[in-house]
Amino acid sequence: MASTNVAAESAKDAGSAIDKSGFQVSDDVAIQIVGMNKWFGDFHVLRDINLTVHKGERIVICGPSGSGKSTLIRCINRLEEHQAGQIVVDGIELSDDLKKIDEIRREVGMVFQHFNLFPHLTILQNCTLAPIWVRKMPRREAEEAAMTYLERVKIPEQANKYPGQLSGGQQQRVAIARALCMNPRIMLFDEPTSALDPEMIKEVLDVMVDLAQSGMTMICVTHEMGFARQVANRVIFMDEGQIIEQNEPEEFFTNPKSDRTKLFLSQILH
Ligand SMILES: Nc1ncnc2c1ncn2[C@@H]1O[C@H](COP(=O)(O)OP(=O)(O)OP(=O)(O)O)[C@@H](O)[C@H]1O
Repeated sequence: MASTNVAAESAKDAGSAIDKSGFQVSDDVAIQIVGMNKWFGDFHVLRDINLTVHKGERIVICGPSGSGKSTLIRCINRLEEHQAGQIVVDGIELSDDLKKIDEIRREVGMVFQHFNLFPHLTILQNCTLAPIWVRKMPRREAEEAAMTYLERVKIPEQANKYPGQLSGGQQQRVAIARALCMNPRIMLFDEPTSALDPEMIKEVLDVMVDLAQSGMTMICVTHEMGFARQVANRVIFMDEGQIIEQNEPEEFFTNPKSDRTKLFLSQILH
């Protein structure tokens, strides 16, 4: 990985912290990405990504299919590896260091399009698995915490059922509760509603709105532009592996600057 210290050179914030790598980030920054590039073989999937996410920000990423949205957020918790530039999450620079990757995964919760629940475990067991085995939390404590989060996503009565007995919307709410059980500082959502029947989308979005209102730092890849208008403080448009445009929602939707953004919005907004 390239080790140019662009951010350290450019960081001007008083009160900023320098992590072990010498990468300098302000205390109120949750994620800092500087000059990040990624390739799949010869395919240059992410091109010179620069992005600063402040604590408590709620960011929606949109863009055409294949533009690199999922790959970008998967790089943030190291499900994908970047090859150039720097990513700092909660003061930890992502590198090949497995200990750091573990740390990041504890700080960053992720919710996927296809729930990814373990079918042979109950809902409660799905929620307590990582807290018990990764966080080494006592079982009783993990179960109490899990029940609190299942209540928060309005599904405590399903705790002893198996995923296959739940609707898609219910399973996705469990997936959100499961991620929250690790007490993450940042939540990533990768098209959490796109595999759901229309009548189930709202119940999942309601949970995400509630989470946003609680002050959680969130990055959501979604085509739910109503959600973006309601809770995002910034909307990012990506195309062909680049961040083309970003702005606060009102300005983004009413006054897009780039022709590519205009075309995309004209296709998805009726
Ligand atoms: N593991 C992989 N190996 C090779 N190419 C990949 C891999 N994962 C993704 N890609 C390619 O990288 C590009 C970006 O994919 P990505 O899933 O990040 O896009 P996206 O914007 O999230 O798309 P969608 O909205 O359809 O989910 C696509 O062309 C995809 O085919």
